[in-house]
Amino acid sequence: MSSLNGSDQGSVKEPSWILFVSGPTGSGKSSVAKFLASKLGAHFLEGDDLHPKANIDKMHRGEPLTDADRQGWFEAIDEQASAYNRQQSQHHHLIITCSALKRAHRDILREGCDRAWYSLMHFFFLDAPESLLRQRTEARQNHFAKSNLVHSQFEVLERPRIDEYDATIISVVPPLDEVQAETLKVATQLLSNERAYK
Ligand SMILES: Nc1ncnc2c1ncn2[C@@H]1O[C@H](COP(=O)(O)OP(=O)(O)O)[C@@H](O)[C@H]1O
Ligand SMILES: O=C(O)[C@H](O)[C@@H](O)[C@H](O)[C@H](O)COP(=O)(O)O
Repeated sequence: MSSLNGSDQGSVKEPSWILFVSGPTGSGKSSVAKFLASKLGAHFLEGDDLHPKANIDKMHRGEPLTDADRQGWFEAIDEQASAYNRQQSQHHHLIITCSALKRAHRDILREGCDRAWYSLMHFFFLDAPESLLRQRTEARQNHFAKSNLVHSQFEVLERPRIDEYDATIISVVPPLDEVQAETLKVATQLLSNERAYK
């Protein structure tokens, strides 16, 4: 991604970055992303809030989404991310939750962030065995996504591979506070490296 960053009018803006917290349902995306946003002074966007109602209804029934279902969701995320970087707000760093289960999903998000001129984008992919996420989603209260979605998500899951330089896999087997601390450590390192190149 380019290190240049400009508004539509061509004026120079401070570099802005975007972090995606990704992974299957129940992997801890919301818990980790909110923590990162509070520690890093970034804006938090809950990707689940951008689903069309039909998707929410479908997941509530325990039916997996297809890529066609996800298309409108990715477009809404892309639109929000682009709009956010056009704003001249003081804090224009963004942290978004989005499952981004497949390489093709991450590529769609990458293209959007490139077009929006984010100076840095990164994926944190939260990973754990299917059985553990099944337990955690069974224990979770008041969430539209039911635990029977976990298996279907693991069936299509494509973990980031070695050539996806902008992705870090984080094991979420340890307790939440350890996962949050580990993710913050990696994010802080990443952002300080970026500043060093400016
Ligand atoms: N590392 C962890 N250890 C134990 N429980 C966790 C951990 N991460 C998340 N949880 C719990 O698992 C459930 C799912 O977390 P959540 O953040 O809602 O996941 P997601 O946003 O990926 O669906 C919540 O009840 C949360 O408190
Ligand atoms: O098929 C998908 O890409 C996922 O189902 C994705 O839509 C997300 O996982 C849901 O929004 C469930 O919400 P949580 O991941 O927050 O449980």
